[in-house]
Amino acid sequence: MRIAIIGAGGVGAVFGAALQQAGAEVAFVARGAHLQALQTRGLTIRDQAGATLSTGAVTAVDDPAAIGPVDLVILTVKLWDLAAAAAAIRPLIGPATLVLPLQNGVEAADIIAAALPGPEVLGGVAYVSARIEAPGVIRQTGTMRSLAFGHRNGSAGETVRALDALCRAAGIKGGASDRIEAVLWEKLTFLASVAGVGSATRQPIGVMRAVPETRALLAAAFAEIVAVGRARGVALAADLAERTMATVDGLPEVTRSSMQQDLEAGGRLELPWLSGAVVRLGAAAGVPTPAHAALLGVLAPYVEGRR
Ligand SMILES: NC(=O)C1=CN([C@@H]2O[C@H](COP(=O)(O)OP(=O)(O)OC[C@H]3O[C@@H](n4cnc5c(N)ncnc54)[C@H](OP(=O)(O)O)[C@@H]3O)[C@@H](O)[C@H]2O)C=CC1
Ligand SMILES: CC(C)(CO)C(=O)C(=O)O
Repeated sequence: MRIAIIGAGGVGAVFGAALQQAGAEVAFVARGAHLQALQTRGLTIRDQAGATLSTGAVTAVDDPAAIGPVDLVILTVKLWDLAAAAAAIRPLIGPATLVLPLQNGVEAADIIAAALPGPEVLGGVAYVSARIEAPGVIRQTGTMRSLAFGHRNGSAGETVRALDALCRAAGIKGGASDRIEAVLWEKLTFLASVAGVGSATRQPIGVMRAVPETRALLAAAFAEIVAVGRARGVALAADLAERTMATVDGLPEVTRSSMQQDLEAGGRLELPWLSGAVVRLGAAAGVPTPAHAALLGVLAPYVEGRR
């Protein structure tokens, strides 16, 4: 399978390198010093178990036209770069090319479809904790590597099945899903809440879940997202908020979301597509979202980076 990965950061590099090792023909679209490092030295991925993967030279370009049509385009830029990146992938699109976004939130597919009408956009969810440590070097926290992807109407297709097989060969957990819309909302329930409460308190998950008042805020934040999703017709389990708290209780106490790490590093925040989306989509569905509105208000001053 020919795959183009747009944005070789934490998510794009970890999954792109794994898919390449499993036999896919992978080309990365990158920029700046990171692109130069990929072209000269390839990717080095260090995980917390002490394992280091060095890919050697990889195909990496700054212009998608240098790659030509592929079977699958995986978009792994941050949400603020997504519309521009999507508009630039036209040269990668052939008659059967599928596009797979792996951004957090539930709006990536719609952002891409608006920027690039035409190709079918799948739903996709990534579970990994990874960031660029230096040009060409990725640091993964923990060892979790899991993907969920599928046609948004729940159907199965040849490219999705082939990607599922590649994931299994690559040791990536998860795989094809016939309920990807619900999986996206399940992750939003966890992520927007943990990212919002963690960023507002500047505390890791171990503290958030142990302090009763903060735990209550987390529980309220989960419940709001479940209510918004269900009001929009997404098939979410009635006990999803409780199950999400059980997930939180099972995670290492030092866990922090990528948004909280971005905040602590003085970087931009994906807040508009996390708590921001919960408030926006809640208002459209007539569902009150006071917890996320408060998190949005507290964090909005930092959305463009350091203050
Ligand atoms: N990191 C994580 O652990 C997880 C992240 N996610 C989600 O995945 C998405 C990606 O996050 P993450 O991997 O952390 O992001 P990163 O910032 O690590 O990587 C994005 C990369 O894409 C590059 N980029 C942006 N636009 C373009 C473009 N037009 N052409 C080429 N390269 C481009 C960026 O370059 P530059 O630095 O120059 O901007 C950067 O190198 C986010 O939506 C995030 O929420 C989901 C699960 C886990
Ligand atoms: C929670 C985690 C690490 C799971 O993939 C994530 O998506 C994020 O922090 O953005």
